[in-house]
Amino acid sequence: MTGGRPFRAGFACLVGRPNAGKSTLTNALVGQKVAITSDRPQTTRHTVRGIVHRADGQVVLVDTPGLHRPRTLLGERLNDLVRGTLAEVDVVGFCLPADQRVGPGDRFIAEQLAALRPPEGTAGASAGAGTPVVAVVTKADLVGKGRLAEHLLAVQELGAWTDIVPVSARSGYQVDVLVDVLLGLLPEGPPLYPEGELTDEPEAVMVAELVREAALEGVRDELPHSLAVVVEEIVAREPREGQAGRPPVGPPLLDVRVELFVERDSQKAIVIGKGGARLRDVGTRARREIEALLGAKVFLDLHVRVAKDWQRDPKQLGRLGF
Ligand SMILES: Nc1nc2c(ncn2[C@@H]2O[C@H](COP(=O)(O)OP(=O)(O)OP(=O)(O)O)[C@@H](O)[C@H]2O)c(=O)[nH]1
Repeated sequence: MTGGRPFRAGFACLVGRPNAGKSTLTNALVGQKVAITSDRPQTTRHTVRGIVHRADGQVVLVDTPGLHRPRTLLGERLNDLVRGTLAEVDVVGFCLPADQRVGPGDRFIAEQLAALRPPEGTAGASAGAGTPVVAVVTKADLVGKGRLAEHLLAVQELGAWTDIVPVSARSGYQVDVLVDVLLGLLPEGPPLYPEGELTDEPEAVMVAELVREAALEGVRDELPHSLAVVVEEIVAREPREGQAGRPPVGPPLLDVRVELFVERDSQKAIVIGKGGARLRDVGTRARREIEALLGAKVFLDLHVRVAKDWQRDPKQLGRLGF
């Protein structure tokens, strides 16, 4: 109990169409880079959890890939993943960017979310059962007050939300308010994770996301969804011997071996670049981020392979971790 308020803890999930600002908001809520942001849709392939620790509660955030209409097998799997996640969480935050009008993509998600509620007139419905959904109007910093008010009205008409909260992950506007609202909808109970833990995502997945982000930089139009990244291994190198029997010197060094899978030879050429220049560049940028993440010096070994039509092949999807 803090100030008479019971401690609350539970799972929250942010959904929204691609580019709605879910990953950026997750980072703002958690206060550290855990999910990967990009200017392009559908970069969040994995469910990444961030944990918000507060004196009066704990929100375990599950950041899902954008809900979208299935087009390829990969799309279907993502949607299954999303629906499975939604059914398991205590509260859903539905992100709708303020700088874009409510569109068909938002309506599609609103329908999916409505399906989480028990049908009208049933005992469950009257008892308020079902997963509460908070409409989160993201990127509020990008629009003026008038436009924001208009957008809030449009969002209100879109569905039966437990609450509507405008936020800006960029400026920090109302991020705390959103935490308050989410916390209020969680069950009373002890913390689910020890304090200080920000994410339980295996390091390898985060490393893969960093490499994927670096590899897509500047070539997203050519390789939108045709790039999968697998971390083959992360191993510590033997520390260098200290001189004359003194303890080993220098920071720890990790060998990180990563495979990038594309679908066609032409895409492989794009990733590698002329004389391997682009891949070296990708490696340098990714390595810096990985070193920051793992707190160690990293030797990053990148390999590019062609796995034909991996998006449509269940066996390949399994191998690539989907
Ligand atoms: N100005 C502004 N830009 C934002 C804000 N939040 C996110 N963005 C930008 O919007 C773009 C998309 O943000 P993401 O967080 O990657 O969106 P997402 O919903 O996770 O996207 P997917 O991974 O495709 O599902 C990025 O370029 C962000 O920098 C915000 O509060 N203000």
